[in-house]
Amino acid sequence: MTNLTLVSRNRSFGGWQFVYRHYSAVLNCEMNFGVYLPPQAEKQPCPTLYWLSGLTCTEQNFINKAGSQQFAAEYGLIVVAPDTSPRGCNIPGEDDSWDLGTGAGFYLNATQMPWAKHYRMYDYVVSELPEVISANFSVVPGVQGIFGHSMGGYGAIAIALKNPGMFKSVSAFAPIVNPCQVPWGQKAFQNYLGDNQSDWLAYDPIHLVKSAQERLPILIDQGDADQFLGEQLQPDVFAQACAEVNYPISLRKQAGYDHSYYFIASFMGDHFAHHAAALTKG
Ligand SMILES: N[C@@H](CCC(=O)N[C@@H](CSC=O)C(=O)NCC(=O)O)C(=O)O
Repeated sequence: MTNLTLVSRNRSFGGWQFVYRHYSAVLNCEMNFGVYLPPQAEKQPCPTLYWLSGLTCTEQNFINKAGSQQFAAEYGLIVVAPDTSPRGCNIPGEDDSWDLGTGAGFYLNATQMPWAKHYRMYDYVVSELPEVISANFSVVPGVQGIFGHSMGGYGAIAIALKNPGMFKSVSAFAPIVNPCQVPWGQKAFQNYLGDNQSDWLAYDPIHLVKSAQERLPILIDQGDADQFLGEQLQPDVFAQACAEVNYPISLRKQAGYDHSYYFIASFMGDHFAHHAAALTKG
């Protein structure tokens, strides 16, 4: 185990839920991540599924609330859940609001001061973390999926669209799929990327899907009682953009569900089935 410090480990569904800490050279700080190893990992390499959490989360929200371990054990998937931002970097204003700075890294590479030295969650998720995982755990090389919630659902979709061939499956719960037009996205992009809105398009799923290089089917679950649906999420706008370019998307509206992990846990099994169909076939 190179360069990883064990924070916690708990037996779960015949496997182990671990939390590790490591120094991230990309983010210039210490980072935690959760990694669940299913029982199958004791005998053979397993595919990997990356989870990206939403605003205000650490690695703990997902591993404690989503109920993922039972499905990871059923399908034999390693599940990796990073933190959502650098922490404790002494950046002015990093803790001033819950939707910018700490807990709100937005899975992009910031170009603006004072964020640019640390806020590079895109490179962390796309490059550094997968290298750490493959160096320390027995993964099937190149067989990985990605999913997430809200800010993390946006991150999963944007990262999959920007990296054709890297993932075999993608899905999201209540993703922020129209970030250039909604307050959460505009605040993050303006602060991290600057005032030039053409620079924002590099992370905009609506823009990215129009030039997508592959047709990886996207599963999205969205609660119709989600308090953020109209103002911050706008999945119908993304579905329309997908329809215009014949991009395969399954947008499921779930009656009565809100934005919480009660919603996420309710459909976690469906998302694992979606990913396992692509990651464990053959
Ligand atoms: N503090 C906010 C609500 C913050 C919130 O709902 N965060 C979501 C993600 S929102 C989009 O990225 C979340 O996952 N929270 C963690 C949890 O365990 O529920 C407010 O007061 O409105």
